[in-house]
Amino acid sequence: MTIIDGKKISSDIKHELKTSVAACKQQVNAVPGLTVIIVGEDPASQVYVRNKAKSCKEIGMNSEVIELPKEITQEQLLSRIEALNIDPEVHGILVQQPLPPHIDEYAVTMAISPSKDVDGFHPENVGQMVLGNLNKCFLSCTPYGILELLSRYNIETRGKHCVVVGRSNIVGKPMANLMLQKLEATNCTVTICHSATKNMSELTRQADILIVAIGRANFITKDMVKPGAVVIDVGMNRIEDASRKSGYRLVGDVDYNPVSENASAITPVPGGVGPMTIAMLLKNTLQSFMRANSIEAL
Ligand SMILES: Nc1nc(=O)c2c([nH]1)NC[C@@H]1CN(c3ccc(C(=O)N[C@@H](CCC(=O)O)C(=O)O)cc3)C=[N+]21
Ligand SMILES: [Mg+2]
Repeated sequence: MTIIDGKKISSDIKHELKTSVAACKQQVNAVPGLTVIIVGEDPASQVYVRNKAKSCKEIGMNSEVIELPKEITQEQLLSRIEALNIDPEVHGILVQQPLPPHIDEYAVTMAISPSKDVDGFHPENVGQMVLGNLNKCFLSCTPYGILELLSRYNIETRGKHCVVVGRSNIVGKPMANLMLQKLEATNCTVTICHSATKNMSELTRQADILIVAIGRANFITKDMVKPGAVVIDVGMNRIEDASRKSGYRLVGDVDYNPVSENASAITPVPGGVGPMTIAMLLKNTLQSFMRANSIEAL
């Protein structure tokens, strides 16, 4: 049984990116810049945002975090985004979700220039991805990170049955679409399960590759997993744990210990998919910079 080490792979990717950023600097005397906007004071969001900024620094990219009060109007937020859209030093814009209820997340996504949408949430990027024009879009960071894990662990995907559990716009839908593209790390037969799916375990038990992003702690139990399956756990659920200093611990959507007895490979939580999301965000930001500066290769 292989534990898929997302922390290690993300660190490898960050080292590769650091070299690329230095090469960019050599070529055009500038480095990529990522701006993250956070609205309000959700503590979990602040941790992610700080991790993103720290990772940028590590690889020599510029990063800016804009913290806005939760009372900000949608109009004010959109005008901040418009300023970033035309700022030549900004190559990636990420507005941390969730946003307060009075702000329409769709309107925010639409306001970000597709060429700086390093989350890959804008319909132009989603559409190009679905069409298979992967060199013309930004891939959503979590699905992209999962492709990297599959590829760097040499997991065979061609013709395999991939079952995706979850249909969010951020993970499930793009993930399922990517897994059926004609790529080295994809080319699967794909099934999508969600909250209205009947007899879900009958379907998950057919998965050679099971990707779970449903947001419910320990949802996938051992009886739902075929022996030998590859299990990718996107879940990140905080559950109370009095024995921890923080008062909580992080668990995935997969009941890890029992399921790992069936799996041939599995991602842990934490240390699996999460760190890959950040690595791919940085990779997208570099990609944006290269397009903006007409750099073909490094
Ligand atoms: N516009 C937008 N884009 C996002 O990509 C986005 C977002 N909004 N809102 C919130 C979610 C969540 N997210 C995470 C990324 C990395 C970890 C991560 O690095 N997790 C580590 C450690 C986490 C911990 O210890 O708390 C791990 O799984 O090992 C977690 C969560 C990005 N998100
Ligand atoms: Mg993302």
